[in-house]
Amino acid sequence: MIEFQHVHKSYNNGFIALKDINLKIEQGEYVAVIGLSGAGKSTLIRCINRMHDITDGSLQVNGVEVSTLKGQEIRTLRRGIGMIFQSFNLVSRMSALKNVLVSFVPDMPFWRKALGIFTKQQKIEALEALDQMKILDKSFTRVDQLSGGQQQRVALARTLAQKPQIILADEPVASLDPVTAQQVMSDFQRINEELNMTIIMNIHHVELALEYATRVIGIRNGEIVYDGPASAVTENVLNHIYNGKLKEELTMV
Ligand SMILES: Nc1ncnc2c1ncn2[C@@H]1O[C@H](COP(=O)(O)OP(=O)(O)OP(=O)(O)O)[C@@H](O)[C@H]1O
Repeated sequence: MIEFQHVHKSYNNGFIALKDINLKIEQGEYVAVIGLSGAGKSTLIRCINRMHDITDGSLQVNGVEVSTLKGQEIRTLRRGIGMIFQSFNLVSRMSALKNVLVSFVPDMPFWRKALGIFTKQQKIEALEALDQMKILDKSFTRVDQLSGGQQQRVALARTLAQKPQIILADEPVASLDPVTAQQVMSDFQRINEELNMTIIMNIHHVELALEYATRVIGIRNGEIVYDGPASAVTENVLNHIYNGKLKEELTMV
């Protein structure tokens, strides 16, 4: 479970990005975080894996207080939390398989790291992750020769190979065409349902958020202004979250 209690976050320049955030997210939820650009969505999800530090309050992941972790403890936290980005963050000149194998590097002894030697078991697990993402046939293709949707699947396979309990996704479909975006959203849904992985996703495409996520968190000016089932989100709720500017927001995506 992820639990925020009275979490505040100010940046070094004094800007207050999160104000009194209180949240409980159970294992296996599929949560979409929506709101205007600059509302605080990225800040919220990046506090969970300590990419950002909170300024006040308590943030726990499976009972562990995240804000007080140090060094190796932060790396251990991050092993259990996969992160997916809009830009895929793959090594473009390497094959899909090698990109997935990269997820094992942090746990390898120095000499294996230095020589780039992966064990048979690691190779099997990497291929299984590619198979799970239905992209096994592209294992030996360089990722810069894959489509955006295929690259995002490789990124998801790399995250799955890490066997996390939680996946944070920061605008994972923002650079994809509408059809591919639907496919990637349903990939997340499959992972969520089949593996009971918690998915927390920032997303500008409101229709996709409502179609695929089960829970929606609406943020406005650093505050949670809606938290409930996707099925209960009405036009009034959206107007409240987007401060009446939903149409402007939609023309930007
Ligand atoms: N390093 C930083 N220093 C100061 N202010 C920051 C920093 N990073 C973000 N902010 C500010 O904090 C606010 C929230 O930013 P955040 O990136 O969380 O918003 P967002 O809702 O994810 O926006 P977008 O949808 O455009 O990605 C914004 O006003 C932003 O300008």
